[in-house]
Amino acid sequence: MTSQPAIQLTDLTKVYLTDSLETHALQGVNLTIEQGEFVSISGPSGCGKSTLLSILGLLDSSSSGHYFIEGEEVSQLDENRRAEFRNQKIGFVFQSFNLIDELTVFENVALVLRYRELAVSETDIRSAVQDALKKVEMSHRQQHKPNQLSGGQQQRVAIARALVGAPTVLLVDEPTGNLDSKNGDAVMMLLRELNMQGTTICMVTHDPRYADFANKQYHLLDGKIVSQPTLRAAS
Ligand SMILES: Nc1ncnc2c1ncn2[C@@H]1O[C@H](COP(=O)(O)OP(=O)(O)OP(=O)(O)O)[C@@H](O)[C@H]1O
Repeated sequence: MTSQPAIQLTDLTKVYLTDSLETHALQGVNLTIEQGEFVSISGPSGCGKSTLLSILGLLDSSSSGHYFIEGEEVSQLDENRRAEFRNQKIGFVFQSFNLIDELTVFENVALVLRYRELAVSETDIRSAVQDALKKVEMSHRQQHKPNQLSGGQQQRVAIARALVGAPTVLLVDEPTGNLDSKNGDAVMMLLRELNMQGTTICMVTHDPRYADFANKQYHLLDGKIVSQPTLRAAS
């Protein structure tokens, strides 16, 4: 870990061009996420949340501005370096879990490490996967397939997969969208617990109730972060 912010965006813009139409999805976003923070970004449909998350996750590039991960500029990386950074620095948690049905829980979580540029030994993979599954209390389901688990359990495995590579930041996209409120709350409590253990989290949600779990809440409107973040009172 370095003393640099986990993530820093300066004057970031994204313009989509379709036929003759320009959509200014992000219009000069400035955002700093310090190591160890739990940040939420919320806003109405179409305000640019998914666009921002795709750029933060190095799945898409910005039109202008700068993006730094731990002080290193990543806006201009070529596709290979970008994939490498994505694998090492970013953990994704999606609304739809995105687990691979044919693989066991263990293999779903291990996959991130198997894709590492520098090979990770089988012993290290086993130990990292077991640690990650322990953190989300899913050690007892290692040999199950995703379709043998409840939605809440699948999301916990997805969180283990996001954690296993010790990323700089977890990017979390509407993590409770496919869960009932009981399982949704449990997933949010787990994220808060992981944050208290040191994991940096950036979560995008349209649900103000869940945004409240974050320590710092940003609001996005028409592609801009509006006003100062709301801080959660200590609980
Ligand atoms: N691939 C694309 N091509 C053209 N315009 C796009 C594209 N993706 C998004 N947009 C436009 O950019 C703007 C921001 O979209 P984005 O999906 O980031 O919003 P959002 O806040 O995630 O919305 P929602 O909550 O409904 O998912 C919208 O006006 C959208 O129509």
